[in-house]
Amino acid sequence: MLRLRCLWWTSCSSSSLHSNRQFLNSTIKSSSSSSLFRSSKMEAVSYSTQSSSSKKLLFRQLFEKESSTYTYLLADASHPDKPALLVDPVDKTVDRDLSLIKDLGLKLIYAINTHVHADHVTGSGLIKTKVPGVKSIISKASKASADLHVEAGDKIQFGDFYLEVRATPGHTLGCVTYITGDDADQPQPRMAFTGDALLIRGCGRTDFQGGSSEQLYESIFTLPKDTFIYPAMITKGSRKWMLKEPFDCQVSTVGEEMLYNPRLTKDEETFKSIMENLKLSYPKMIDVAVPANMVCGLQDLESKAAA
Ligand SMILES: N[C@@H](CCC(=O)N[C@@H](CSS)C(=O)NCC(=O)O)C(=O)O
Repeated sequence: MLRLRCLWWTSCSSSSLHSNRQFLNSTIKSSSSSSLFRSSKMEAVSYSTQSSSSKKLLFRQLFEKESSTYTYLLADASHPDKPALLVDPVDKTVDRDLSLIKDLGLKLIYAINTHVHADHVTGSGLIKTKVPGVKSIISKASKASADLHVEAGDKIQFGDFYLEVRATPGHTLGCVTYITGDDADQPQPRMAFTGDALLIRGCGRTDFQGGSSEQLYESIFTLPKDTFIYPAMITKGSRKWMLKEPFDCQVSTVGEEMLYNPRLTKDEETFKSIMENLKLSYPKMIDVAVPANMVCGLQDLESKAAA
């Protein structure tokens, strides 16, 4: 079951979702059948899509200040079980995330990681101790342990929606991007959870954990252009137009990044040279985070759960 190319939690229905949303330069325009709302209390920005057939994707962008990490909550809110997943949860904000999930009446089924993060500890281990039955997910290529390992082409089903796995290595070994499905009954435009591979006006560094500038450049350019990107972290490049962090929804498209990202508008050789000369400091948490994330946050859990 675990090695199925499609991870089925619940059966699919043939109902279709027709989003009436219009997307222009990463702006979400509300229409009568969709809504955009913000909750500063939860440090989240959210929207949902709803069609005449009442299929509804629930979405939240949640922020963790210390590591500047974004966690994403997705759920099939129109499914009777309201199955939900978290992409890149952080250990420090697990209680907030679970409280939101409880308030919304969702059933968390997956805690998904885009890669072995170096700047924070994943929340997937802690979530597993608090919500029995939740499965942690990471790529097989990351060589980290988890309940489920995914590879390019795999599909992660939650209700009538799914995420497709794309290999986007280069920031670290085994980085993947999770993209919503491209079938007619899936949200349009597609949404990509890029981890640290493709950031808004930036990209992940490539100087440790099996990083490769060449691989990163090539893998980013495989992503479909009209897809929204939701990165795992905020960068200097995208901070500059936030009104008041962290409450502005941070989103771009692959195509917009091809046009305006100061690293990706360059040819591959120039890109490699930029990446070699970033002169970034060693991440403060790396010596704690990487070993913990190699076991998907399943270290030291008794003390954390009791805290
Ligand atoms: N200050 C942070 C580390 C910042 C950093 O290096 N971020 C990484 C992703 S987490 S390893 C990165 O790829 N940055 C890209 C960039 O261009 O900044 C800390 O000490 O935690």
